[in-house]
Amino acid sequence: MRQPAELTPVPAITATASFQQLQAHSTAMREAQLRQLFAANPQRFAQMTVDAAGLLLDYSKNRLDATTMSLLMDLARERGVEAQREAMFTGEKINLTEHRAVLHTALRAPRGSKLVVDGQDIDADVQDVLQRVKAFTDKVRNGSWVGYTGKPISDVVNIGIGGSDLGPKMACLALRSYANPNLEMHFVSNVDGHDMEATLSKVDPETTLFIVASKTFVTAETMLNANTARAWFLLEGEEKDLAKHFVAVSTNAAAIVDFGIDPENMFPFWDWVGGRYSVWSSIGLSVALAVGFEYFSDFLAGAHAMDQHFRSAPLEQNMPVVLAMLGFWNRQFLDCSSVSIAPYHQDLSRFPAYLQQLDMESNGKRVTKDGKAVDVPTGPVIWGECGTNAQHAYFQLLHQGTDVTPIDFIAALRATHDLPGHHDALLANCFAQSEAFMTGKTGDEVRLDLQAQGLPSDEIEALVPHKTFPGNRPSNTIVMDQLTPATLGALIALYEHKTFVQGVLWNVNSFDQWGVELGKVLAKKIQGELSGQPEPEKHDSSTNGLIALARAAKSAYQ
Ligand SMILES: O=P(O)(O)OC[C@H]1O[C@](O)(CO)[C@@H](O)[C@@H]1O
Repeated sequence: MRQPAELTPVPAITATASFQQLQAHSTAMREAQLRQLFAANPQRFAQMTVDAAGLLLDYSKNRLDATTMSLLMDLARERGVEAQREAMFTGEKINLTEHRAVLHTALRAPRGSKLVVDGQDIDADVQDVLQRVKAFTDKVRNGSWVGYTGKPISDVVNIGIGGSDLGPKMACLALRSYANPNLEMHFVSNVDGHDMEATLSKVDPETTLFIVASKTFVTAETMLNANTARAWFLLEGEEKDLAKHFVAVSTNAAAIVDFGIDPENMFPFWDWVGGRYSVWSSIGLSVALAVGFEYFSDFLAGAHAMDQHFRSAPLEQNMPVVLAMLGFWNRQFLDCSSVSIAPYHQDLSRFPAYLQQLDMESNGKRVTKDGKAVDVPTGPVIWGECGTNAQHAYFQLLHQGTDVTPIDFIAALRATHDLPGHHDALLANCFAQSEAFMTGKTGDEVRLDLQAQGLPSDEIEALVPHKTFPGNRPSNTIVMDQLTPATLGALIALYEHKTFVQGVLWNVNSFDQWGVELGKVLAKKIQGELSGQPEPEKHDSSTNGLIALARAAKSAYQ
């Protein structure tokens, strides 16, 4: 196989001097108790917080000390984080298996940023598409873009999946306080017809705009959903009316025309934008429609502020680098195989799902860029749910289960609603949880509580093990003043760059996703077998059995 020309050998991470020093240091730190670390150093909060782009990261409740941080920064330097970061920002083709540059940062750079890649004036192209997005969103929002019967648009349905759904859907929900209440946003992603059916039952073809969002414009789910929406529309409207109701966002202009969408209604982007990094491109059209172009620009500006910080701040004060190195420490040396995301903000309820794709599709890899097995564990499982709901669901396991799961708490200091009492209650819970995970509750403390309640000593001793909390469980807290378009942009960019830095440490390609391909190929084959023709091929006995069940169910009701 042809090796990409850009590939320079990178030593295994375990062979680096700073990794070995960290390993030695970790033996002592495994025994460290957060309670004692806080007691020994009253400056811990002041020393272990970083600020950037309207966000503050408090990482003091992690099982580490100043030496750990200094060794982690040595490792970041030894792995070439600074050089790789520059390679990304300047458009080098760091996505080696697809021979592509990785330039989502250029999508949020201000007008006039000079960057030419392969003869393409990136800034000119980005600004040109942004102007088209602005013109279109202005028309839809001010009612001058009308449907085929002359009525303004009341509903927008984004049809896309993965990066063409998760980012826009998460951002529309996160920014709902900034949105136009007369324009309802819907998202259909699943090939499961229940998803499309539920949405179509709520909208009217006369006033609905469909955005077919797909980088490749060949994704099976999106194409089936788009065709279904088109057929549904044509039950009322005519072919000539499609142009008023269907627009497309893609890098594949030819496929859009084949689908029958007017090229005038096409919003392009480029192969150097990865799907899971695409909310900043015209894939964010639904976000711009929901909140308007000015707020969309603020969203881009917030991300750009984080980009500038990431590109220029010394590693020790660099928020994405710090977050990445903490994650690496927990994964590598404290054996944490998952990270839980706990936004204490209901409007960020889709943020954990968004991060799942960003992080796990990027760093869920087991070979290095040069195809060798990685010699350490890579990307952890990312999961989570909003607080305080999560507290009443799975926090039990996080407090007292046998695995240690680091948590990222995310909170806004001020709400965007004015209901009395709620926000203090929310923040109190957020801060209380991180305190509880850190301090835990010792057997002696439990005993004292129970004695104060007057329980007999045999009952106390029976209860102590159940009511003891081990504590010493690491967490980060990320706070912002308010959830705004700008702080949301910064928050997403923070996690994008964190993911990038970890990919550099592990020397994996964070920008391809070959692991999703096998299932797609097999599904295509089985889909043919389910519909009756041809006869099922020989699979394993489980798959054969399941196919036979589905075929039998289908023929029983035909
Ligand atoms: O935007 P597209 O090309 O339809 O792809 C959707 C998603 O599918 C994936 O390729 C995975 O199958 C993601 O990386 C991507 O975000």
